Amino acid sequence: MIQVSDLHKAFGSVKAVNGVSFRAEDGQITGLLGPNGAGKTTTLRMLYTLMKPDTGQVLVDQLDAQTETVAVRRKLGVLPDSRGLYKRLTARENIRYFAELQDVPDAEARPREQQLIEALGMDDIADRRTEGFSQGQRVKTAIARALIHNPRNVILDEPTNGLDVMSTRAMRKFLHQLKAEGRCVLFSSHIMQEVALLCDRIIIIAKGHVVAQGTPDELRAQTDESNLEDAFVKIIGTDEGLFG
Ligand SMILES: Nc1ncnc2c1ncn2[C@@H]1O[C@H](COP(=O)(O)OP(=O)(O)OP(=O)(O)O)[C@@H](O)[C@H]1O
Repeated sequence: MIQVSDLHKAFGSVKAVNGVSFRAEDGQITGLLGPNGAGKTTTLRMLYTLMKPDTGQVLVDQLDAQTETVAVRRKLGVLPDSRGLYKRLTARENIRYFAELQDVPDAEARPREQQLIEALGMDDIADRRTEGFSQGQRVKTAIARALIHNPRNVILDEPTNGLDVMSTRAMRKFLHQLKAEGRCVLFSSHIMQEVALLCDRIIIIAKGHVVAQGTPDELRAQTDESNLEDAFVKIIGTDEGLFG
């Protein structure tokens, strides 16, 4: 479970994240939805300990990300916004390298590696060097690598960005599988339909603030709109940047 309390982060005069609080529960998919520049990536970077908040607290399975950083990293699988693969290594070697970094014994890592390769439909690319991989192939490799240590909590920054329809569908199915395994899945998107389709809970963020949060039904009720798309537009006050 991930709990975020009153996070703040400024870059000079830009208040990227300005008092963000929410919870992402185990066995649920939580979506962080907001237009470009809303503060999603900055929020996620603070959650996965890449960036220190100016103020506020992040707890991952009750561990404080600022004081128990290494333990928190072990509990997280992260797809960062820059996918950052080692291009001279094959997809499988990228995955194995992360298994080593996470101290996963070979006897555990090998079957898990195979499971992930199958679940993500990567058989045909597993033994190719990642240099020249398409967007979708890079995302799949980066996700497999992020999950090799079997983390309870999974954070994905715009996981379907740049994916075609088939790959997007496969990604949705994969996220549902992670949820069914009882994991806490938190992902960001600026695509309203994406979040509406996938999420149990939605956190809507705009200009560094959480402007609404709840289940799709709760958001509809809060805005008195029967259609989720209309509810989103009402909450954010504009539809700019919200549709894929
Ligand atoms: N390292 C940085 N230095 C300066 N400004 C930054 C930095 N990182 C983010 N910002 C600014 O903070 C704000 C929030 O950016 P962030 O990347 O978190 O938004 P986002 O919701 O992820 O947007 P997108 O959907 O476009 O990726 C933006 O105004 C951005 O320009």
